[in-house]
Amino acid sequence: MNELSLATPAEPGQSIVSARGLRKSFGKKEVLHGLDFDIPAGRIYGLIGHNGAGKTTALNAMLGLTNCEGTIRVLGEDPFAQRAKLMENVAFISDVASLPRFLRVRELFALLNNIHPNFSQEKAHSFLEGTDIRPEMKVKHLSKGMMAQLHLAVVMAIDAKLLVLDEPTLGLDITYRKRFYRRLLEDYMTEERTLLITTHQVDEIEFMLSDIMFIRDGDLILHMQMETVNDKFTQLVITDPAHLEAARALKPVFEETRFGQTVLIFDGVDRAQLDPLGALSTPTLSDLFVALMQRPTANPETAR
Ligand SMILES: Nc1ncnc2c1ncn2[C@@H]1O[C@H](COP(=O)(O)OP(=O)(O)OP(=O)(O)O)[C@@H](O)[C@H]1O
Repeated sequence: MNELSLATPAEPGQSIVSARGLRKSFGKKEVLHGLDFDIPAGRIYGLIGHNGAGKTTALNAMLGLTNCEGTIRVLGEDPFAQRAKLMENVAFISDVASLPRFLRVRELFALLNNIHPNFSQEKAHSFLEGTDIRPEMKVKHLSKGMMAQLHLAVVMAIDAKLLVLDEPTLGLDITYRKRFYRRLLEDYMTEERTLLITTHQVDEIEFMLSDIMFIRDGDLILHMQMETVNDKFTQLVITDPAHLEAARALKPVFEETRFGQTVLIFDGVDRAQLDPLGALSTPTLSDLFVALMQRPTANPETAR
């Protein structure tokens, strides 16, 4: 595989999240191997990786839920030491987070209004408009999809600078998932806010991302603005086998046969060189993910 550049450097002082040499071990097993990155304000980041790659651990480090080696700063603060203070400006949804089930929706909003300085009860109620959730309903009587909508209404009612979403749509049907992300984009995102999302349904969030980070086995292997991804990577589909050797000579980072056609992905190769060889396109994030994330030893049949 070609060496992949780590892009998106931020101006000092502008980063919402900044990590240097971020390491985490559980017992003898190191699961984050020294990550360096900056996340500027006003961007929507997708944190993408296989199961067990270290995404949740990295998010937990940002949220001050786990102590790590190296340095991590969120809004200029050490999240582990300043967690309570930071949570005024950081909101998150995770697949394991739960809302108090015994409360009515109205009671939940009133409670949050009392305990969170940046929560707006009025906003939360307004975000329920257009849903089937009524303020008198008990949380425990909501369906999974309604629970996700309630969760979203709660976090969108928090005036936060950083919103972290760890698999926020797990278990939801496609309609709810699409509505969830559309709502987030239309009703929440502003230039001052930063969004960080992990999901395995990469294709569903691709349209809204400004930047991606790929984590593989505890290493950050790609950190790039989507615009750069589109400029840098090209997918070539070859239908005429006579062009295969010429294409391989340009050193693709990935090759696969699909329905009798050869699909290759190139990193930083001029499109003019590739154009005569077949049909060109920009790879989708999921194609790029498959191309860059495979571990050669785990996929000997595709290792080159
Ligand atoms: N509390 C813990 N104790 C021991 N090992 C842990 C703990 N939390 C995570 N790990 C290990 O750290 C590694 C990274 O886990 P993490 O949850 O960060 O991955 P992930 O990328 O979020 O995966 P997934 O997509 O499956 O949620 C895994 O090998 C996991 O088993």
